[in-house]
Amino acid sequence: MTKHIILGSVGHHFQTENRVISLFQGLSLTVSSAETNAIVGPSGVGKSSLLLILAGLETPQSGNVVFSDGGVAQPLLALRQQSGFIFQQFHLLPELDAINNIALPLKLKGDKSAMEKAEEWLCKVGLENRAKHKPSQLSGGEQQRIAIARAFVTEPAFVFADEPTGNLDEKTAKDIVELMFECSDANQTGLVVVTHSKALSKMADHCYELSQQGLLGYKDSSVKVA
Ligand SMILES: Nc1ncnc2c1ncn2[C@@H]1O[C@H](COP(=O)(O)OP(=O)(O)OP(=O)(O)O)[C@@H](O)[C@H]1O
Repeated sequence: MTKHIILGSVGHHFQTENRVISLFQGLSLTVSSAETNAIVGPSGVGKSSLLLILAGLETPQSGNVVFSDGGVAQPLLALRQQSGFIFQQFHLLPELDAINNIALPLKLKGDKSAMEKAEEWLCKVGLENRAKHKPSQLSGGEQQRIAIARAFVTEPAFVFADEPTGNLDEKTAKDIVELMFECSDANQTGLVVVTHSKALSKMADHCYELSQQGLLGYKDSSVKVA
């Protein structure tokens, strides 16, 4: 069943000691677990904050966030339990080897087949011979492959990626992007990627540009400009 995250007229700002940082107002957006989405825009405009709001990890100051499963609203906790994450800095646990980094989210859910599933994913990302290697023994691209496997191993409804190629050279970045989109397609997982990469944004079903004027969807018309 297709799942949706629906942002309705969302506004967000940060209050620091001496100033208010306004990010967006009246932003509406729907993303589907059957599609891939890219969010682009200048540095500091609020893309990562928007990603956290979409993932139900940050509460906006105004508007509403709904997670819908087949048209029925679910608690945001359910969204968090069905989400995977990929970060620019990989964020693997340094003391765990590759296979245990992948298995971790399954073990935390009490999955008895965690190691078998992790092994399958290690193969899917092409690192079957690196199971016992710790992150420090892997290149940036290899670490990101492990992070992709860790994000998808739980078969989540959505994977959220924040600048997943920001720390990689051009060739490695291209391979990582292709792998991420292949995994999303093969597992029917919705993908939401924040990126500065034009090549990556072109691969997504929908691309949204966040600016101080609001959010502009430029591959479809489902987005309202704030
Ligand atoms: N917890 C916070 N407290 C105060 N200000 C914050 C907080 N998180 C983010 N900001 C500020 O909000 C603004 C938007 O940050 P955000 O990381 O969402 O932007 P971004 O578009 O993802 O930027 P970049 O492309 O550089 O990663 C920035 O000015 C940032 O300093």
